[in-house]
Amino acid sequence: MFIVERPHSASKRLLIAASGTGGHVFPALATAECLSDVEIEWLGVPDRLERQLLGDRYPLHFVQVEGFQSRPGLSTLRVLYRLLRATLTCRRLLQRGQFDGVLTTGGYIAAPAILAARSLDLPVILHESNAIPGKVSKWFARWCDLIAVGFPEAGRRLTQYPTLHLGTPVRASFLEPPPLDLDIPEGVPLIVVMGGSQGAVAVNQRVRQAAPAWFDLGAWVVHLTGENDPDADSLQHPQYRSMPFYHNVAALLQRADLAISRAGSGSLTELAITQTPAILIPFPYAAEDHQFHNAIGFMEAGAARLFRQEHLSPQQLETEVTTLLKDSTQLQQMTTAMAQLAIPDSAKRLAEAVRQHLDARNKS
Ligand SMILES: CC(=O)N[C@H]1[C@@H](OP(=O)(O)OP(=O)(O)OC[C@H]2O[C@@H](n3ccc(=O)[nH]c3=O)[C@H](O)[C@@H]2O)O[C@H](CO)[C@@H](O)[C@@H]1O
Repeated sequence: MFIVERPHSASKRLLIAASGTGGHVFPALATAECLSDVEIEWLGVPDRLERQLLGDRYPLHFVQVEGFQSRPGLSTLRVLYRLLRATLTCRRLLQRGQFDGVLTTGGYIAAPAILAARSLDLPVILHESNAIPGKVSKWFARWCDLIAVGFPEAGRRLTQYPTLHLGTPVRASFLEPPPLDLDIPEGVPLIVVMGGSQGAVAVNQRVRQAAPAWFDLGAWVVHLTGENDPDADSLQHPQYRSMPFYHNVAALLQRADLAISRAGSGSLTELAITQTPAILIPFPYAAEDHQFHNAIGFMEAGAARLFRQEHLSPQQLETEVTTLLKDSTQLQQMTTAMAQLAIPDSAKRLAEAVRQHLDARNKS
């Protein structure tokens, strides 16, 4: 077998397995940004978001994996077969590339990466960003050297494993946001609508119905609609900007007075870092209702209002936002509460933990 020749003093090599959504890829990317002394390559799944989000920053390898359906059947056999094949591919990749360890942010891609690394006795660090750990995290945690958790609740659900509450890494731009390249006048109240990395059609519909009342109060709305909303262009107003995806969310949230958002772990973490009060509408079909559980801590801290999508009419959303826009004391209290939930150096801390495990391997 061909193996990369490597001088003894060369830098460490890390394989990052992170795929599928912004919520999985961005924290890994943020951690990678803090590991400039480590050679990084990426493991993903064909046709998922990582191709677009990574650009050509890291060599990207692919394996075919998919999730288990809740009912066992023929598809379970196919999933197991693909998992086995992906594990073997990943094992070969780790061996040929002489990697020193693996970092994964969970999801389907984590399974072959963890199994392959374990079979070669390489250290594996898993980052679990949700309050309720995903299936793969729960099943494969036993083979990880460290499980870094974004929310303390996840740590309480994985007590039998070595967990560390480090928060969820955010991209460096969130710590020093670049200027906002959108024509929003200074001083006007700004509402940002964000449905996770893929948008949220049900939230979009409610927002479009409710927004005219907010415009009447002088507010502007920036609406990140996602790619899948057929009516994304149906609302036109001088105080309204909509786009499927925006790369400078850091500057946008920094400028926003209020966000209306799903409750993915990435968005919540960024709302805390940018101290943006929020109305949270968790994705109702998230596995084990994890978005609702992610959001509970934010509601209890007084940083956000939390609504079940099925109980939130456009009229109610309109009233909630209008009331908040008129109550600057309340918004200020929510801003302060958001700030207290932030862990701004999470990426650095996770990078340091990764580095320690890579170093420990070479010493042992
Ligand atoms: C629908 C679903 O199951 N989503 C899950 C998915 O995250 P999903 O990607 O849906 O949502 P997250 O809130 O975790 O992350 C969204 C990320 O996309 C970025 N963004 C969004 C819109 C945009 O225009 N530009 C942009 O950069 C946000 O800044 C954020 O960094 O994985 C997360 C981590 O396991 C989970 O918590 C979410 O529940």
